Amino acid sequence: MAEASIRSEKPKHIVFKGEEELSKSLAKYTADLSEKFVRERGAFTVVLSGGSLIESLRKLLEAPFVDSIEWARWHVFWVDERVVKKDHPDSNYKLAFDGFLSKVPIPPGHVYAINDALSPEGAADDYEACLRQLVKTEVLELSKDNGFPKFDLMLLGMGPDGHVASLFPGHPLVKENQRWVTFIKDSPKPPPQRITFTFPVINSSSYIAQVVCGSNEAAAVHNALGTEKTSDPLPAAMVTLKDGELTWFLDEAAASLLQDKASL
Ligand SMILES: O=C(O)[C@H](O)[C@@H](O)[C@H](O)[C@H](O)COP(=O)(O)O
Repeated sequence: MAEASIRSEKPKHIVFKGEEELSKSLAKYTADLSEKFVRERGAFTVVLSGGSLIESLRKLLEAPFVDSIEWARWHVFWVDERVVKKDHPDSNYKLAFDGFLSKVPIPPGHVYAINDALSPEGAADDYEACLRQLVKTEVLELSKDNGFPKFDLMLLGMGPDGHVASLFPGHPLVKENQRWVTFIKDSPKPPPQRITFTFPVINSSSYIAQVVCGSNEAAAVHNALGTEKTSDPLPAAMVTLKDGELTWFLDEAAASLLQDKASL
């Protein structure tokens, strides 16, 4: 098992007056990265979360982005998914489909949803096999550093307890360092059964936007953006890119306990 990696300096964070300003900036950030990766390698691999993130992507559905983005080049994944049917109200796929994916022309074959007929173990294996196949077809790149898949952009949320994906504080899964995709059956946030990317995959990304709004998350933001060394960091503090760029997108409420909280 890997030691928890602890960053030595504060990651970049941007504070917005409100969620509206944040969502406009997040749309431009995502559209610019889409343009860059499509130009450089003809594809853009984007990883979504559940929760409030999907609502914060709504500006991508508006001009100028909706018409300028090359949606046909997008490949969409989930950093974590609840093990429920795809039409269940708890499904992260359903959340993203209803609020975002159904409104843009991404080819259905480029949207990599969980196999909802399988157990958590089976669904995690199946998702990992899907990723390995996409490496073979060169949709997905591997990190030259560690051989884990390297996604172009991960759009992450964070819970009030500092969890990211379905990697929860104090849970052994935060130390998983072999698997690409694993499962959890005792998630403290319901529903209990989920699959999730592991930290080596998250931390191999080219870009991560860590998107957090609201005062419920302020204490965890303060904790995660601190540089104090601790033997038991919050999962959000374990998101750290050696060969990539991590940016926290915060609204004023989420940033309220930070000293450096000048907003845009
Ligand atoms: O399945 C899930 O629960 C989500 O994928 C989860 O990982 C989410 O990103 C965080 O819990 C933050 O959720 P909020 O943005 O709603 O706080």
